[in-house]
Parts: sequence; C-alpha cells; structure tokens
Amino acid sequence: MVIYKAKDYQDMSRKAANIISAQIIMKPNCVLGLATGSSPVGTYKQLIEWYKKGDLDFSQVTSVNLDEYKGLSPENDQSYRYFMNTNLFDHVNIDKTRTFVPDGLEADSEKACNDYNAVIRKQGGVDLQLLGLGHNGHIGFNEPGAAFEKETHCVDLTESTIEANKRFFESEDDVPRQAYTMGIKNIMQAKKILVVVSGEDKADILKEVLYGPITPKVPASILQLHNDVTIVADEAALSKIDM
Ligand SMILES: N[C@@H]1[C@@H](O)[C@H](O)[C@@H](COP(=O)(O)O)O[C@@H]1O
Repeated sequence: MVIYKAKDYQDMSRKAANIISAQIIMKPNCVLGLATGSSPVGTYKQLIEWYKKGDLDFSQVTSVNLDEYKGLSPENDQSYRYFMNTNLFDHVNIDKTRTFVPDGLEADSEKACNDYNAVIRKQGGVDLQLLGLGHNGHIGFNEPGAAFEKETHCVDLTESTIEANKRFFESEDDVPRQAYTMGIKNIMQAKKILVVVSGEDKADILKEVLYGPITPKVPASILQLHNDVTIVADEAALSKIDM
C-alpha cells in the first residue's frame, strides 16, 4: 500500500487525477471503476480540465460505477447516474454507451445485481478502481457487517449513511433506504485501487482502515489485503497517523 499525503483537497484531487491520467495514457482502452460522493468531485474536475487542454483522451475508456440508489431514475438529480453525467461524462469525450451504473429503476434486485455483475465481467474486470471512504468505513455502499465475499447486491443503508447523504436531498424522508452496490469481492478484483480521503472528519476512520484489524465491521479494512492500493489523503485526513 502506498500513501500519498496531499496538502489539501485540491492537492489531493490533482494527485489522484494524475494517477488516473497515467492509467488512461498507459492503457487508452482501460476500464475505470468510478465513485460518487464529494471526495472524487475535485478529481473529476481536474480530469475535465486536462481533457479540455487536449492532454487526455477518454474515447476508448469504459467505466463501471460502484453503486446506485434503488428506485432513482437516471434523470433524478440525486441518482448516481446523474452525478456521473454532470460531474464527468458530459464534459469529456467518453462514449456514454460504455459508461455503466447499476440500474436503479430495476425493481427486481436479484436481476439488477446479476446483470451488473455480468456487465463487469464482460468488460474483463476493472483496471483502476477509484474509491471514496464513508465515515463508518464503507466503500461503495458496503456498510459495516457486509460480507467480504459478496458481489453486486442490494443493501439497506445504515442510519449514519442516510444522515450523511441527506444534505443532498430536500428532506431525510427523500433519501432512498436501499441501494445496489458492487460488493467487496468486485472491488477487491480490481487490478489497482485508488482511494481519495479528505477532511478531519475522516481521520479516525482512515486510521482504523489502514492500521486497525481487518474486519467486516470496517469494510474498507479489507483493502490492506489488496496488492496494489494507493491512498491519496490530505493532511487533515492523515492527522491521526504518524508519517
Ligand atoms: N456511496 C457513496 C460512497 O461511494 C462514498 O465514498 C461515500 C463518502 O462520500 P463523501 O466522499 O461525500 O464523503 O458516500 C456515499 O455513501
């Protein structure tokens, strides 16, 4: 595991975007595993900037996103499909038919999840998976207690995640209670993993993730067992770790 200390959110975003750019340059037809949340937004902004300067080409890139709220349509401005379109896909030359997000409108959970696993397999797996980190150590929507061996599945969101995500909705009642998420098994099968973490409020959980016991109670702790993980975190997020 490699840990890069960034000065602040912007520096973290630039460093992470550099790693993603290197992946695209080395393998133009790579499969990127992408994430939502506020942590990767700056990274996407930086990638868009470099694309606009002519330094990056997404024309052969495929993407698979980690998760989607169950019940939200792609047009719903809180859906993760909408997030990806507005924060990245609409601004670069990626072929949208090669950008995949679980189908939030598929009411049959088993079908939605099996279909998504098939999509990931068809792409030949993920070359680089970008991850944010939830306050309770979740990755994607794999909440504490999630079995490590799961592939894409339907989850009940925990109260703390609903609380953390309600800022994006009009009211707490509007926050969906379930989501489809890649499982830990899908995430661990990625060839490389890049985690972006920012802010003092993530300092305790980041320390636990990196140096605590590997346990489903802290889903991201499994990353200690992956052989190619890069953490890019800002000083605030690393403030509980001596380095
Ligand atoms: N499903 C997403 C996660 O993929 C994300 O990592 C997490 C942290 O979000 P943020 O980066 O906004 O702190 O939030 C959501 O629950």
